[in-house]
Amino acid sequence: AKGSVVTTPINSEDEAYDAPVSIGTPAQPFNLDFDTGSSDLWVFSSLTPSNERNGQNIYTASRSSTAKQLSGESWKISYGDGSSSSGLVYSDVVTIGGLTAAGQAVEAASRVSQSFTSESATDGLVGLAFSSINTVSPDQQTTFFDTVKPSLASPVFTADLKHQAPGTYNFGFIDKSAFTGSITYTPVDNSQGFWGFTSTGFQVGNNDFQQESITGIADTGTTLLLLPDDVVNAYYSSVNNAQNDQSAGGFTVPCDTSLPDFSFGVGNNGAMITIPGSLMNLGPSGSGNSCFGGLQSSGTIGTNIFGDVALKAAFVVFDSGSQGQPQLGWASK
Ligand SMILES: CC1CCN(C(=N)N)CC1
Ligand SMILES: CC1CCN(C(=N)N)CC1
Repeated sequence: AKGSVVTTPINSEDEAYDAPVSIGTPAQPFNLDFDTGSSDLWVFSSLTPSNERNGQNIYTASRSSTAKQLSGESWKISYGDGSSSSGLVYSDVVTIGGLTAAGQAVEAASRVSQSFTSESATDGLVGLAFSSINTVSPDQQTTFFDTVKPSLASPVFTADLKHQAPGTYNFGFIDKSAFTGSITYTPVDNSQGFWGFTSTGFQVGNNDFQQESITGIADTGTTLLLLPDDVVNAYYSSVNNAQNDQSAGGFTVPCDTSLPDFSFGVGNNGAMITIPGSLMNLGPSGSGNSCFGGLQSSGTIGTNIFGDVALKAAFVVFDSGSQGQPQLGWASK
């Protein structure tokens, strides 16, 4: 089996990307944030207090003839940005891009934090990291990808995110028309439950390539590219009037400045993914006439994060083991 679904930026800063998902019988429609940095599929629901909702679609299990509550099971998750949600668990039919997962764990929110409430465009998340970090307790559940994997032509999914335009998540196949050149694969370390890999280094504009092992995760659920301070300082020291503005929350640049490209190395064949300078400006910072940089410090997170700013420049293959061990494939487009 194969699946293909269109994913769309939720706002003019490409802060996150939603895709349509159907749950239940008859189908209940949702717009969910596909997140390769977490492993819970959760939705706003009839259990979510009305004062925590803001127009989101809600899942009502009692209206689905195929819904079954997983008795005694619950979930609770918190994200890198301090947001969180929790609730009860059902199994139900979930369809994404023509691909149906029967008996998928659907995590119904009985509470959500403020940043979810205020994000009216997003009805919840589809976690696409490894099932080893799914939060359902006492019986951990599988992600949508793991649930449908046995039916897939190949145990892979791909992410093709775009700047201010619809992109695509495909399941079970690689669309050769979606990228240029060849795909460079690199091993994944999934010991922490993420799509972890090590980049071989970086390049600012047309300067020399800086060889430096940068270990991080490929994360569609994070907006920014979050890298070590030495990399971030090397980039912004090449930009006139860039400044690390704590009131803006990080590095800002003059909005009218053309920015250098930023490239990062993948694999052991010298391949690089190049983020055009234009994608390194995320728009007004909210402080002065400065604009917020797409590259920021990974600081104290504990991992580097190749988020949407990086992924937008690539066609990315999340391969859970078509050749044995999990691997990430990177191609330009
Ligand atoms: C390491 C963190 C990365 C951001 N997260 C995420 N996309 N769900 C949370 C985990
Ligand atoms: C990975 C998730 C981080 C938290 N999010 C949020 N606050 N709206 C959504 C994505």
